[in-house]
Formats: sequence, structure tokens, C-alpha cells
Amino acid sequence: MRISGRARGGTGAFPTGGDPTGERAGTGWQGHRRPSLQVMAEGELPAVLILDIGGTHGILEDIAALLKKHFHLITMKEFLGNKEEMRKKIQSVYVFECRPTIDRELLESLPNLKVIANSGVGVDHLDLKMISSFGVKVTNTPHAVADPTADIGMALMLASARRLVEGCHIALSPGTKYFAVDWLGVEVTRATLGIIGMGSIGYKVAQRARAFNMRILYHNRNRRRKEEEEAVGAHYCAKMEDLLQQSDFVMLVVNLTPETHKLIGKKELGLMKPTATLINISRGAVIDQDALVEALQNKVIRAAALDVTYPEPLPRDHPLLHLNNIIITPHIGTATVHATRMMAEEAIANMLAVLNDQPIPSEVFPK
Ligand SMILES: O=C(O)C(=O)CO
Repeated sequence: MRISGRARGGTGAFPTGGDPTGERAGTGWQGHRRPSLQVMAEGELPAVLILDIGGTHGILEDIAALLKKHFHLITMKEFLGNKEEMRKKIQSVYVFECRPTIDRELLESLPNLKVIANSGVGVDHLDLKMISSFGVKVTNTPHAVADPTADIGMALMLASARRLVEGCHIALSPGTKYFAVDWLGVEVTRATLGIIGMGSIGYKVAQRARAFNMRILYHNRNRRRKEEEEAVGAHYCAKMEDLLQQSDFVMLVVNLTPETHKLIGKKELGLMKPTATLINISRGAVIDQDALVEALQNKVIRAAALDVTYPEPLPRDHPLLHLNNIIITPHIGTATVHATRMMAEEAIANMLAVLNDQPIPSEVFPK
């Protein structure tokens, strides 16, 4: 199994910048640029179509203000209400949250589209080959996401280890009878953390884990440079199995690809210690959820802490929602004011670079 860490593009963790996983591939639009059609009056800002999954968000005003400095914003509602007039103007699509997808029909209706700027690093919701066949580029925001997503990984690990959610319920319900001995947690300090996927986010997790004196193991398609390993005290496991067997906490930080789909199933869960905790900050489909339900029910592993599931959100009757050894958060890896703004800034830089025929800071290529 070949594994690579999430988040392409450089971060402060890797001095060379560029692609820290060294795995960019493909050539995208093969050099055949769409012709730059002059559909705008002089002085008019280029139009960007905003795609988000939930309508108006509190933060959107702030992001809209940033975008408006460079673009004429068109919401999906405006677009659908006046398609004929709008469609030729639109040169960029800004995918506000990293989940709405783009279908062939939308691409066919936007003849002058040049770039789809995803806010977020994961682009598994986009059909890159299909988009590329329209001569449209895709970009992402690897820099903005690395710190907050690593923070969520640590938060989930600590919360699960120390049973924070149960503790919170008890404290919020005065009078609840409880016996501390029934809900003792486990310690993170000096425990062994296995990071699967050592891209920029995985590396940021390792930097944080070092401050907890954790023993750090990692598994990744490409071994990190010696200096990078030494800087965080991480030990490479060429075989994922070795990492699974030794770790007290296993954190998944891989991109979702056909190779990582259901990477963790019954066999892998069976290799983990019965006292171990599985943390997922990558994509839900990296875990075989049926196998996870079984493993949690039968105490094959101690607990799981997930920021991502499949689907999102889980349906009310999903068995994962009815276990007491699990924590689930609603995909909030980048849900901070700062990260949302940074993602917008990164996306704007990407869109402007494409529209101005300049080097693109973070382009994603189809494999
Ligand atoms: O950046 C992404 O792709 C995320 O999912 C953040 O959690």
C-alpha cells in the first residue's frame, strides 16, 4: 500500500516549499490554454461564481469583502436566476467549503471558465480529469489548512484520551451520579503516536506531539529527509502494520485516493492494541466504517475520534452515533476565523495568477 500525506504544496515545515510530499503528477490541461475571451468591459472586475453548501454563513460577509476587492461576485442563486447573461462572464468558481462538487452540466454552461479555486486542501469531491478536459485549472489552499487541521487532530486525541465530552456532560448536569473510576482516561504524554500520511498536516501534528514527549512513528509513501525526521523525533515505519501494532494513538492524515479508500478496515483495526485510539482528520472514506463500528462495539480498540465521516453528516440512525467510545466533530479542521480568511486569500492569489497567466501558487493536477 502506497500512502501519502494530506496537503500538497509547501508549508513552513518544509524549507524548500513547493510540494512537500513530492508527489505532484499529471499535466492537467497539457498546455492548451483556453483562449482569453475579452467579455468584460474595460475596468470591470472578473466575475467569480461562489459555490457553497449551506447558503449564507456568518463568515461569508468577511470573505465576500475580500473577494470583492478583485472580483465581481455572483452567487449561485443569481447565476441560476440569470444564467444567459452571467454564464459568459464567469471566469472563476470559488468553492467556499471543501465539499460542494462541480458537475459536467455546470462546466458546459460556463464557456469562459478558467479556474476552480477550492478553499481547503482536499479535492476528492472534484473530478479533476473531467474538469481538466474542459481546459479548466483547479487550485487548493494547502498553506492555510495545515495548522488548524493539525490542531483539530491534537484536540481530538486529547479529548478522546481524557474523555472530555463525557466529563463535560457530567459537569453540565449537576447531580449526575458518576464514579470517576468508571471513566478513567489514558495519557497522551509519553504515549506512542502513529501518523499515517506525513504531508504538511501530518508533519505539523508531529511537531505538536513532540511537545507532549510522544514517541512518534509515521508511515508515508515517501520517507522524510533525515533532518526533517530528527527535527520532530519521528521514526519511519515502512510497513503500516508495524505502526498499527505499536501505536497508542493512530492518526489518519492521508489524502483520499483510490489507494487510501478504506485503508483502515477489519484487518488493520485487528492489528491495533485494544487500548489504542483511532483519530481521523483526513476523509471519512479512508476508514471502513462498518468495520469500525464492529471494532468499537467489541472493544477491539479503545476508542475513535473522527472529524470526518462518510457521509457527512451521518444519518441519525447510523450505529457510530450510538456508541459511547467515540467522539465525532462535523468536519471542522479549518473552521476558524483565521483559517477561513487565509483560505480565501490563498484562493484569491490562485485565481488571479490563473487569470493573469502567472505562475500558480497551488495548482492541483489530475493523476
Ligand atoms: O482542507 C481540507 O480539505 C479539509 O478537509 C479541512 O478539514
